[in-house]
Amino acid sequence: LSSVPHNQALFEERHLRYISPLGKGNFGNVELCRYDPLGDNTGELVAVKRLQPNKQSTLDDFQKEVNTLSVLHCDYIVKYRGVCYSMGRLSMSLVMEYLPHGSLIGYMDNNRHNISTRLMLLFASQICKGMEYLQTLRYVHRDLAARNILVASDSLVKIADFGLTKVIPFDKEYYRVTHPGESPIFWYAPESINESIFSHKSDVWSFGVVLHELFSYCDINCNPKRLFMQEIGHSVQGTSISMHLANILKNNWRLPVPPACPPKVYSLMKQCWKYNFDERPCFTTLGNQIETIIQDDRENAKG
Ligand SMILES: CCCn1cc(-c2nc(Nc3ccc(C(=O)NC)cc3)nc3[nH]ccc23)cn1
Repeated sequence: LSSVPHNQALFEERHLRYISPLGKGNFGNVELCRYDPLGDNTGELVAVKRLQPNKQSTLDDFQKEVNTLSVLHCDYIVKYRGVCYSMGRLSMSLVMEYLPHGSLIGYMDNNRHNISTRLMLLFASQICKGMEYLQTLRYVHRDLAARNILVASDSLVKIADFGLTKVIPFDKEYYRVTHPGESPIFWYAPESINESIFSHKSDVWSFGVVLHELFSYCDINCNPKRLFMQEIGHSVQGTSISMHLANILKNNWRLPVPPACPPKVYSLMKQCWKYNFDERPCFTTLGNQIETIIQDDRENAKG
């Protein structure tokens, strides 16, 4: 590793020991490995994302994801560790810190009965801070969803999977994609569904959907896709789903308030889901509003 500049650790394939699967991301699967150059099981556990080259994803896309993650230094974003080349540089893997508690969805499902409103608000404020940091570098995530949030500890979550992340050009306030690919449309803002336009304000819309997932305990029975499809009607198929989705959003239908969700939190979601992107709050404002709700919640608890 000495020959490689510090910020780009090079992991040798032969010392990367596969242990188990961790999950699926954009463009590839993530595995738990132990990097064990001494061969005595004292090496550290790492999460390794293997590029799954298919029609959608190319090595070029993956290289962009690696480059993106390698410049992000934030407590609320999963840490980059380095890369591992195999098949002579024909294929590469992204090496990241291993987060032991896994995805937010699994965590909320398994700990449903001892997760307080306070903890959900703490997680929400951490995701908000991670997004605020991304915005300072002009990155739009484009795939902010509970499935892409990982749990580092009982009081810390991190944003993961930057496969769809793009940099907004300096002379514009949004990014236009040409190849929508398989899009997570139920997390998409109207302008993203209708015109493939992505901005910090479309990430704010998705953040509102993540708030909804959080306060629904990431319950599969009331996840955004299921709730939207109930409203649209399961008979609708294929490309017209996005047209129907765009219509109900235009007619001001929104995801219903989750059971036991505090009214102030639901009103935050509604702000994120303003049809016109310039009426949505920015992540800084959202972060401040969440801190205020936490403060009020703390005072009420004392009172
Ligand atoms: C975000 C979508 C792609 N993705 C990334 C990861 C990932 N997982 C984990 N830890 C993890 C995962 C699952 C479980 C588990 O118990 N499952 C039943 C326990 C620990 N650490 C990670 N560091 C960087 C990425 C990453 C998983 N999927």
